Amino acid sequence: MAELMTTEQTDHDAPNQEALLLSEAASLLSRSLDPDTNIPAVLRLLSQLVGLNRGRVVLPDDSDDCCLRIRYAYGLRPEERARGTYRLGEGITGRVMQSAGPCIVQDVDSDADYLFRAVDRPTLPDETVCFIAVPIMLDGTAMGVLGCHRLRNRPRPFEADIHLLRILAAMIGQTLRIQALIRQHTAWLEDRNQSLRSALQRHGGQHGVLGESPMLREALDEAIQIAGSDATVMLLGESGTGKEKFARLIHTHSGRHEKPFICINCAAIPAQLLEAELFGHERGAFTGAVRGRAGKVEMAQGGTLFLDEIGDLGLELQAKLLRLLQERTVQRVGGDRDIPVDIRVITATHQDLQVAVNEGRFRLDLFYRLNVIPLRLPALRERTGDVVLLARHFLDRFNHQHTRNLNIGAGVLNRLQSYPWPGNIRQLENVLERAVLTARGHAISAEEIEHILHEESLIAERGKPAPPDEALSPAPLPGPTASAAMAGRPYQRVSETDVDRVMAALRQCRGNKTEAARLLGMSPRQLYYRLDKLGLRTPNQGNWSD
Ligand SMILES: Nc1ncnc2c1ncn2[C@@H]1O[C@H](COP(=O)(O)OP(=O)(O)OP(=O)(O)O)[C@@H](O)[C@H]1O
Repeated sequence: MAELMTTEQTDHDAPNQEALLLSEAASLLSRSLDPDTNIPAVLRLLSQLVGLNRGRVVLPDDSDDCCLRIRYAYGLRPEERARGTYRLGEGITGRVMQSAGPCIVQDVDSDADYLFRAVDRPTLPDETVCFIAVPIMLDGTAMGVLGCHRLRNRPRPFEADIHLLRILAAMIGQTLRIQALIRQHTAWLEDRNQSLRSALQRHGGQHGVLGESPMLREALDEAIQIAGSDATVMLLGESGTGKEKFARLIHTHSGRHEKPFICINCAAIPAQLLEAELFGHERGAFTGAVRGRAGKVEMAQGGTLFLDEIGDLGLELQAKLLRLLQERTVQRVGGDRDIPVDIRVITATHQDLQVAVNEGRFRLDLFYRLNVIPLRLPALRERTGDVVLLARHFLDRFNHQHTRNLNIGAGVLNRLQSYPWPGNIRQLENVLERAVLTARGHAISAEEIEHILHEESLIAERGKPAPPDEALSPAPLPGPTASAAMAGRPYQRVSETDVDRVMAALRQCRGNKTEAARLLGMSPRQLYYRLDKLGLRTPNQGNWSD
């Protein structure tokens, strides 16, 4: 900072000092937004550069607008600051605040309105002392007062002081305004944070499982209750009802929560690869096995193994899984070592495994072992009220993710509630994401939702098997019918030789993986997994739309 002039110096270069004061004050106020630091620093400059001493900024009390208090000061002792309180209209400060006009007291000793409230007379110099006060204006009204003392015998005209103080008051006013806006906004954010946090807690969001419907709450309570035991759980429910989410919830509420949660989708991996994926392999077990590798079972050591779509596990692997559950050991493919494992198993299926058992596709002994605690998750259409809650949640998420700020237009929530949601929460999630990405106005309109839902039903239609008289037309891709999906059997296993079909589906859906997955009778997660396993998801294909 430039060299400071003391009050003893002559005032012949006063304009320079004023210019210096204003530029230093502007730089101080723009450097920091903290008024506790920068306003006293400006008041210090005021004293040191132009001899306007004991500057103070007086503002209304936080709890009482009619009571003014010295909030920032320079050259006042703490007890003097504490004494500086004024009612509106009281003394010079109170009058300036009330009238919103400046005031000059030529001699504090002879003006009856000057109260000596903050500073006692003996503290001031023996010479004639003046007091000058200007309002701090905001939007045409006084929001505070800037006041200071000066010696009357200084050669500077009072108008020059008033002019200078008015400029500084405006600058201080802006700082206080910004500070108030920040405080207001921070309080608003804290408030919103708090209400979101408690809404999340109310809606079970602390587990990431949203929903208030009685059926969901029941399933949630049951899941938390059984989480503590080590019992094997079988999650039953249509695709997209949140089975994996529940499996994670059970894991995080169990004593194993600090250990791994390993998830494998038995339908997404070709049978030939699944064994090694699950149980690992030894070096040289098959072509390409250049080194030994632990399978998912070993990776879950100490934690939880989640076997999704367990109904799609072939009979051979069922036998191996049964052995794992009975003996708590695993043998890698191509090995003969028994590796002890300590895992909890959770399975999930959308199939009726009883039927699979009756048809000889699933071992009864394994079924009993896995079905120790069955937990059924409700379909979205059974969860009254949850569609709205989830739709708002997904809207928030995708607005944030895609940097948009869309609302929900009239009629949209009603339409979403009346839709049957064969693909459950995952489908609702996809529909909301598409709506956020494609909406043209400030709100997602009912027409836009209708259009997306119409496309959804076309996808289900396209997936229907061709009727006999269309046998010669191009074969449709395997996939769910709307009613089949509704009945909870939307996915089919895809064999290793289906690379062409996967590619054809992706082409047909113009790279939209969500649509392609549905066409193929899989969940998007299964398709991703499968593309990875088949080496079809390369980085330059990563921009296929979802
Ligand atoms: N209660 C919920 N609250 C919020 N999001 C949820 C809830 N349940 C599921 N989801 C979301 O829905 C999608 C599908 O959930 P999840 O994968 O757990 O279902 P799933 O039943 O395992 O499906 P699939 O049978 O196809 O494997 C996920 O994106 C998940 O985050």
